[in-house]
Formats: sequence, structure tokens, C-alpha cells
Amino acid sequence: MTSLVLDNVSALYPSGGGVTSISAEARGGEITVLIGPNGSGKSTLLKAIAGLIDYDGSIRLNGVDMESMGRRSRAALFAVVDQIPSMNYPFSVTEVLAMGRLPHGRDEPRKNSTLRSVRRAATAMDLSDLCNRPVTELSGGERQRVAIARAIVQDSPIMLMDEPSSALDPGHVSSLFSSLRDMTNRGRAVIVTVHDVNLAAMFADKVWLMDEGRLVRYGNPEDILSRERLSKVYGVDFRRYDGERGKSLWFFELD
Ligand SMILES: Nc1ncnc2c1ncn2[C@@H]1O[C@H](COP(=O)(O)OP(=O)(O)OP(=O)(O)O)[C@@H](O)[C@H]1O
Repeated sequence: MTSLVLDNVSALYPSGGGVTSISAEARGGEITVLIGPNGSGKSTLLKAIAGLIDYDGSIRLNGVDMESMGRRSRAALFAVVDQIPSMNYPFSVTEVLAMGRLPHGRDEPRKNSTLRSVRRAATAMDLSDLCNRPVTELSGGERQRVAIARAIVQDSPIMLMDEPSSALDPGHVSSLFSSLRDMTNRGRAVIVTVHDVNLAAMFADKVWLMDEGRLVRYGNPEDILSRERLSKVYGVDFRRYDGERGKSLWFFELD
């Protein structure tokens, strides 16, 4: 089973922001949800894991240091969904989804197996009616669903998703997390950032709580999400509500 181990990882920008001394493990078969206030270092940490920025410390996949891998093999290991997916060229939705296979080889997008994956991912993210539309003409939420579906088509051992639900309505948030669960059921490791604490409470197998560039705690949602901790980190008074499905839900009142 996939094991991604971060050992004392630091990635600091010249301005001083970034992340410091992060040690944690993300496993295949689990949805790991990163939460924390704006600027707490979630995106920076995902970028370090994906090898998109320099860092100190080590990140090992199944015992192998990621630094020892070539760019190409590293790109095939991670499917990345950016916080603001850039889609500047008028490729059709189908074409963009098929491009998800490019890290696995130049001929991959043209394969029949890719076409089947594209159809499945399009159905999962409710894009079937948009397949021939240029991505440049889609709404923000539709583009975000395209970026998620492209990552599903890439089907890499590790999925890194930066706020993939930020532009989605509740129905599509539900589809997103069903798709993430499908991936973990097939052994993939999913690491996803969200701002909605309740998504972490409902869907996370593990929660990493970040604050000021550090990992405050990580573990099971029931152990990590507490009124005291959330209120301290976010600076608002959180209250717990016992949801009907046996999960705790969280809300706060505005002053
Ligand atoms: N390219 C950059 N150059 C310099 N500083 C940066 C850069 N990107 C982020 N930072 C700083 O690093 C810190 C962490 O930023 P990061 O984007 O990782 O936070 P985040 O938790 O993802 O925030 P948000 O929830 O707002 O997306 C912040 O203080 C931010 O200002």
C-alpha cells in the first residue's frame, strides 16, 4: 500500500512565509484532508510534495526519496488539481480530460482505454453534456470539475487537490467526495485541502491541521477536530452539533 512520508519538511519563501518542520504520513486507501486558515501553508505543502518548489527535509514514497526520482517519473506519480485551474486554450472538455494521461506517455491520450476513462470521469463529475464545449467557455465550477475529472483520468497513486470544492455547489461537492472515495478504495492516496471544516469531519480518514506554516496536529478527525482547537486556530467560536450519521458537525456564529 502506498506510503508517503514527510520528514521535517520546510519550504520557505524569501518573504518568510511557507511551511516549517512538517513530519507526517499519508497512506494509500485514505483521504487526508488539510485544513487551516488562509496563509497557513496548505498550498505550499502540496507544492512541495508535488516537487513544484524546493524544500528541505525529505519526502519518501514507499521508502524512496522523491529527490532521487526524475521529473518525468515524479510527474506520473502525482495528479495535481490547482487551487485556480488555468485553462487558457479552447480545447474541448474531452481533449483536456484525455491530456490527463500525458504524464504516462505521449501516445496515452489517443488510446481507447483513455477514451473509456474519459467517459467514466466525465460521468462522475457530471460533464457528459459539456464534452464538446471549449473549456474557455465554461463557468468557474464547471472548469473546476474538468480539472478534477482530468486528475481522475490521470489515475496516479497520489492525488493532490488544492481546494477542489471551492467553486462547487453541494451536489457536486458530494460527487467529488464520492469520486475521491472510489480512488482510495482502489488504493490511491488522496490529499486534499478544504476550508469547510465539515467536509473534513464528514469525509476525512486523516486530518492535518495547519497554522502559521506548521502542522499543529494530525490524526483521525474525531481526535483532531475539537471546539477548543478549531476556535483557537480560526479565531472564531466553533460549536459542535451531533449529525444524524454519527459524525460531528461544526458551525460558528458571527459576532
Ligand atoms: N509565491 C509566493 N511567494 C512568497 N510568499 C508566498 C508565496 N506563496 C505563498 N506565500 C506565503 O506563504 C504563506 C503560506 O501560503 P499558502 O498559499 O501555502 O497558504 P494556504 O494555507 O494555502 O492559504 P489559503 O487558504 O489562503 O489558500 C503565506 O504567508 C503566503 O503569503
